[in-house]
Amino acid sequence: MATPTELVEALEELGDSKLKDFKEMETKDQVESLSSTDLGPEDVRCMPAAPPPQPETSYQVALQSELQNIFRCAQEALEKQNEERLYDVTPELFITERRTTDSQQEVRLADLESERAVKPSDLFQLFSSEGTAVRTVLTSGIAGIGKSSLVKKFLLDWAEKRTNQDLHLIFPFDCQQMGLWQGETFSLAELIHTCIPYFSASGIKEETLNDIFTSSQNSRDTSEFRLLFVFDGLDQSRLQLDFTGKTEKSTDVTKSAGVEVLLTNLIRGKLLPSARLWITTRPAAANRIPPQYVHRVTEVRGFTDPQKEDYFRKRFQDAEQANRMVAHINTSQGLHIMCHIPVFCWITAAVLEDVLKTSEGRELPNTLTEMYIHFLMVEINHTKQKHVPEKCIRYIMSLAELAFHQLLRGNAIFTEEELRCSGIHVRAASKYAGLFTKIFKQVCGQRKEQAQKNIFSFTHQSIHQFLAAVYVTISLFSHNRNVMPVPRLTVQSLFTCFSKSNSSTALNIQKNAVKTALKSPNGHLDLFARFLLGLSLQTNQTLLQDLLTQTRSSSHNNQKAILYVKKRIRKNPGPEQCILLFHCLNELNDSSLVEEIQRYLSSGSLCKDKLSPTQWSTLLFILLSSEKDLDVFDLQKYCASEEALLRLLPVIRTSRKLLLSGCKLSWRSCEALSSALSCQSSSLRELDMSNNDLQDSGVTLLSTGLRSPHCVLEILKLSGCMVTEEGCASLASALSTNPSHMRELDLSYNHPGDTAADVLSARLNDPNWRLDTLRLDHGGEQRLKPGLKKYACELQIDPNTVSRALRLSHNNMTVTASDFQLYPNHPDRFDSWPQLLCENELSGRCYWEVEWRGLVDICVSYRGIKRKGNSPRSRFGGNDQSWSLSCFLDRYAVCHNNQGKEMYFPSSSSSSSSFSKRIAVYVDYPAGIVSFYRVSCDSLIHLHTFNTTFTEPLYAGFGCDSRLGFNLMFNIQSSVSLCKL
Ligand SMILES: Nc1ncnc2c1ncn2[C@@H]1O[C@H](COP(=O)(O)OP(=O)(O)OP(=O)(O)O)[C@@H](O)[C@H]1O
Repeated sequence: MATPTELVEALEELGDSKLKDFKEMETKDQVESLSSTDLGPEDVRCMPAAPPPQPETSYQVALQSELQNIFRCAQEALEKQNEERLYDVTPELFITERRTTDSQQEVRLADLESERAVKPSDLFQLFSSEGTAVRTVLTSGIAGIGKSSLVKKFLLDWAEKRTNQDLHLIFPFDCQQMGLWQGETFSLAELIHTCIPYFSASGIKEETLNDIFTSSQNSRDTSEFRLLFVFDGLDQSRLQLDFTGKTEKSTDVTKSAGVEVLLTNLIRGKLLPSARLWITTRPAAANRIPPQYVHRVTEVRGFTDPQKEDYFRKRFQDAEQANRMVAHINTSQGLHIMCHIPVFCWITAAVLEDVLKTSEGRELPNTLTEMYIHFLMVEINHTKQKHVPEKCIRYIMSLAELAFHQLLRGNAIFTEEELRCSGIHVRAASKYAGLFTKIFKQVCGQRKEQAQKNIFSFTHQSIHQFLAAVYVTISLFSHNRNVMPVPRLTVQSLFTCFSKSNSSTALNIQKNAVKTALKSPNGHLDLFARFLLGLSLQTNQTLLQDLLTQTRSSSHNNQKAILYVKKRIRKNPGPEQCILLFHCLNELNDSSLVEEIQRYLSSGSLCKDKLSPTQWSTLLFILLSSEKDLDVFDLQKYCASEEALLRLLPVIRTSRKLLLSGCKLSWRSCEALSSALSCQSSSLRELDMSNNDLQDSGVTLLSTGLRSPHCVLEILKLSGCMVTEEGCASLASALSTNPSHMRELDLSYNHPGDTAADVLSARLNDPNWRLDTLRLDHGGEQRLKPGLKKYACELQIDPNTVSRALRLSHNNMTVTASDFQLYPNHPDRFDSWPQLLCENELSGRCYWEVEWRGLVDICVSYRGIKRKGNSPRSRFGGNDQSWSLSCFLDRYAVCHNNQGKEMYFPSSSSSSSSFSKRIAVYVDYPAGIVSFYRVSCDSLIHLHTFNTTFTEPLYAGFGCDSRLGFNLMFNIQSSVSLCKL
């Protein structure tokens, strides 16, 4: 069975003989007569009214017939070998529209909403939201996700007249090949003939192309010549694209220029402004094109679950074998997730075919490294059956060495000469078709005046990088040789060079590989680093037994590698780098991977670096493939936002308990959760959405899911969600349709009204309902205020507690640091620390805001806090009875039991004029929560949350620094004022 790559290779190889035949075809006369009309650009300009040399469809017909012919021959050849073409499974393509708005949060949600699947054929058909035509489409996608295959499918559909027939000519460039011509000059037509040989084969000469281009450039009618230039794999070319405008700006399309200049001018619209452009790239190189030249961004997301299945069913015609494959993949979450990437489907198919043949009970590979080792061993075993085993191993080693040296040079394609230097002979190479395939035969490297070169490449870059990592591992462990270049001459590197210990060298090699991959601008060493770390595991080395004569890995060393990767994550690099590091941890089988991802997401890094949809989906992929039990999913541990919830939905779908309290969720989340609740495989038993302003609209949406017979939810918490009678009615109605699961419903801190409360309460005694706990307490109209203000409480200062160094004013609403005050003695009074407590016992949920100046403490405390003496233990936060926030300028510090944490918000993020001097405090006594926020323009910026268990009644308290030195130095009298809400 051939992969699409093999199909295309066969197609390309077959191409040459067929091209000759095709020249005899009828179309040729037509085309030749077209191209003989030699009109130079000047001529065209002089004859504005003259029609184009020939109807453009003739060129289209010629090119399409040529392509059809090539594809047909290739297909016939594959059918003879009982192969089937796989392009029928097309990876999903999502489209995202660019939007600009001031609010970052809005951008994220807008991004989510505008994402929709789009057929490849519709890429240019659709118009952007602004109503402007789409000229340049940028399609990004991770390695092996199917970008090139998509391009080929697009071309095939066009050639076979299925789609996009409005396009007259398509010029598909492979950026990797284009890179071969770096530094040379071409006219655009010449470049097309050099890089896309079937153009000349279809009889469309360079002169003809020049005429078409000149005509297209001069014509105002953009529909006259609809041309599409495809640049596939921008990340894989080393072409230096300079968009600063300093490069040559020539608009004469027939003039020669460097490849880079031609490409840049095409993208900038200086050449052929009406031509369409489709650029594909891995995400890391997407920013090589400035956004102003990109009109639509699309992303290849890989196979959906049904497409995965489809892939295996097409790959294995024997239905029973295909069923067993699919069943096996579904038993391993890691494998199942991995297979959304087509190239891994291909590898998995090869591995599983073998695994299932030999023994049912063998453990399935879970990580990428394991999968590639299995793949390599399958290939070696196959070839060993036909050839001398030693030769086969030697051959693999030569390939691995070649892979390594070429990777170091950044080369993904190489010449026959380079193969020979590595001891590989082309004829021998064809025996190992799975590992090494000739793909560029007589395709590129052929410029008119030059001799033809054969160019080679590994079937996929992932195999190239895997073999390179295998070479490094074997050199070190079997031959005691460090082949990695020493990055910089340091004492450490010298030590490494002369070190007798393999393990310390191995660790340094791994560190260097990770460091170099992190620095690589287009991510071309990412997989290499991942494989190298994966190959350091003893279990993986054992699998490689045929190649690796000794395994010397130590778990101690692996732990060091894990620590190193974690250290790099803690440095908070950009999201792309962080994702690579997570992948590395996964390859090292580190069990704390999920916690690391949570730490990263909750650390606020997201505010700094917004994750792109691709990065989100990669993170999701890592989370799911970690095989960690995600039964309880607490969104607060990741990132308390609606975007995070929506992006992580696939993880959530596998959970039994969802904790989503206080995550700023809206009806959007309710809609998504409703569909999760009603899906057949729903396993969700507990859902806590408290403290989100869902309102009746959100609850009504959620009710749709609750109504579903598939919904098995047992506990639903909607406390403090602004629900009124209407929302409660829809809940009651939904539950009456599906009453046998829900046993606990929390609607406290809402405003259900008497009728709805009565209806629901009556269900507690209904034998058809399972409901046994219903909370409707703390209701009222004030609970319909958005955010935490629904819990607002009015605090009164307790005058008996006020220190003599504090003065009360404004009806006891303000406290200011002052000179000695003549308050009477009282056992409750703080005698040394300038502090006070309020009278109100904080029960349930409470919220208040204060204005502050100077240096103040804002706290909650038990009444038993010591009032006398100047020991630090009596100060708020200095003991285990109080939890405090100290504020001074743009610095904050939280403290409990004398353990503190400082926070700093530099003035740049809050300019001094708009700098918030307001603090909000939220207490949920039963839940043991105290949260402090900065209030800025009516929104809350979270500072810190204490999570504890309160054992005594709690009271609010304040302290103001009254030291003379402080007042003199800053000329401010510290004060705290209670705000009316
Ligand atoms: N639609 C498809 N049907 C079947 N197999 C596919 C399909 N798309 C991709 N593949 C498999 O995945 C491999 C990699 O696909 P492709 O080269 O298109 O990925 P890519 O996104 O261009 O990767 P890279 O960025 O690494 O170049 C193919 O060689 C093929 O084996």
